[in-house]
Amino acid sequence: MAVSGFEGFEKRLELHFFGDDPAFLQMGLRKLDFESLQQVLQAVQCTAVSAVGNSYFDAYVLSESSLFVYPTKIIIKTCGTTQLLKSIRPLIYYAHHHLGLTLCSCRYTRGSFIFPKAQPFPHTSFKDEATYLEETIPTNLCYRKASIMPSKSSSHSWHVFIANDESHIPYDYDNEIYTMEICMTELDPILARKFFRPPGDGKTGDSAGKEMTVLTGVNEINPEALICDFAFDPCGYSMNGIDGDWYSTIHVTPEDGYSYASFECVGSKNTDLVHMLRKVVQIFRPGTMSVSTTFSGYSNEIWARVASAVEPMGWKCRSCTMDQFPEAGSVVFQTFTPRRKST
Ligand SMILES: C[S@+](CC[C@H](N)C(=O)[O-])C[C@H]1O[C@@H](n2cnc3c(N)ncnc32)[C@H](O)[C@@H]1O
Repeated sequence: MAVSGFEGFEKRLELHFFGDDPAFLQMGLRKLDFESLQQVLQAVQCTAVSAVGNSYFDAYVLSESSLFVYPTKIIIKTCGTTQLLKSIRPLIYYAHHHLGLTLCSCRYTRGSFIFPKAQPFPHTSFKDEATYLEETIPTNLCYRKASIMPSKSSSHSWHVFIANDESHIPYDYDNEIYTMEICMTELDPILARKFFRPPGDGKTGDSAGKEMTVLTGVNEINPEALICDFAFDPCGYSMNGIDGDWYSTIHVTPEDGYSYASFECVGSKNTDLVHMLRKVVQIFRPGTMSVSTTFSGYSNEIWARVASAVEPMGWKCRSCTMDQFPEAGSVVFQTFTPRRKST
């Protein structure tokens, strides 16, 4: 393990807003001007490098991960030493003063940092993060819970903070929509090499990214998705896939010693979870993988679907934890390693 390197594990923030003016709600947060978004990203300490949109939402690749802007929902995911939680105050301010929108839900999640001592405040510990969140979000978000979901390995746990108001449940109970966040470490070194650029390739980040998407098979995960991709120099890769109102996103830190990749998507009971999970596992062949699923309702069937997708490929589920959050549904946290590897 390197003494210090790039922190691949992302912090993820999802904020939901509501408003009364239907004219504003149609485009909602998508009407925020780019200058305001840049101010938010400046507070976090990252920049936008690429963007794509459709009639449902806008997706940005950031220097450190991704940003998705829907009319009443914003998702920011950032890695490295970014200060993600510092985006909350400016976002609440711009949404309220420019668009008349009010925050009604906040969800913050992350894995366990590889280099926790390199993180700046408020990411210095989960206790600091939870305190910062408690002090930053408005009081109408009265249902609050912070939880650290453990695994068998002390180096992998899932940190969750969810807060909601009383009257705007942000999840679609009828359609059983879930968000799946997969974190992979110890990538197969041969596969990780594909996320390095040849020195002096003379390509732009966009064109090198396009090539990586095809070369690695990322484009086969969801062939329907419109992909916005970017290859960093000398290495590293990010992509956002957009398919109707659903996104998927991949970020890769391929450096030996602290290699990391993440895959995140939204799905429903009709999603081909088996194809998707198997493809992801084939592209990275990680030494350890965690799968965190957030869903409405309290059915715990999703963990069984995840396990049955990857177990036939030689993976063993080493731990499975479930937690429930008031007015917000449940989170399942599973960890897997190849069957041949002991914990
Ligand atoms: C931004 S990407 C993907 C981020 C993603 N969250 C992850 O860690 O997997 C990170 C990778 O790009 C590399 N990289 C190269 N130039 C970079 C830059 N200007 N900003 C951020 N990462 C850069 C890092 O060394 C790392 O391998």
